[in-house]
Amino acid sequence: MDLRKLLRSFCYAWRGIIWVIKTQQNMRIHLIAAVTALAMAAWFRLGGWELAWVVTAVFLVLAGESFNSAIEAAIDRIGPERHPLSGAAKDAAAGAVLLLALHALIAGIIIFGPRLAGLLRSAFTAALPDAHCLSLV
Ligand SMILES: Nc1ncnc2c1ncn2[C@@H]1O[C@H](COP(=O)(O)OP(=O)(O)OP(=O)(O)O)[C@@H](O)[C@H]1O
Repeated sequence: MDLRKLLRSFCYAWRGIIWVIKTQQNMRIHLIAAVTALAMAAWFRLGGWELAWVVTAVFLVLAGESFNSAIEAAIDRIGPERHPLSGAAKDAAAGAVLLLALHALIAGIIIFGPRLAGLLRSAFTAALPDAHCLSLV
């Protein structure tokens, strides 16, 4: 096994990730969302399948955005002229990221939704001791 070649491949991959972060605003937004989701996972002490779902959703979105940027760059490299197929390829790549982001949103709602609701409920009842009456309404 050529260890230097393997190391070089990691360097290229890392350089690619840095390039996407530097050039793509959407990637930076995804990164903020990813850090938030992982911080919430730590805060709620998620484990097992729930943690696996959150981590998977986060990395799928980041990888999807990276692929999207690669497709955009390759199409822009072909030339500045507009072509329906170039447009369709960019739209399809953007659509893939949207689908992955929707998946992450749905997973987030399923996993964090009940916990956030519980947190809000206890904060509400702590602030207003008689607030439990509202749940009877
Ligand atoms: N060469 C092209 N030929 C035809 N349509 C294109 C072409 N380039 C872009 N488009 C259309 O314009 C849309 C936006 O393209 P653009 O390259 O600006 O991507 P973007 O999502 O705004 O990303 P970024 O701002 O990072 O470049 C594409 O989704 C596509 O519909």
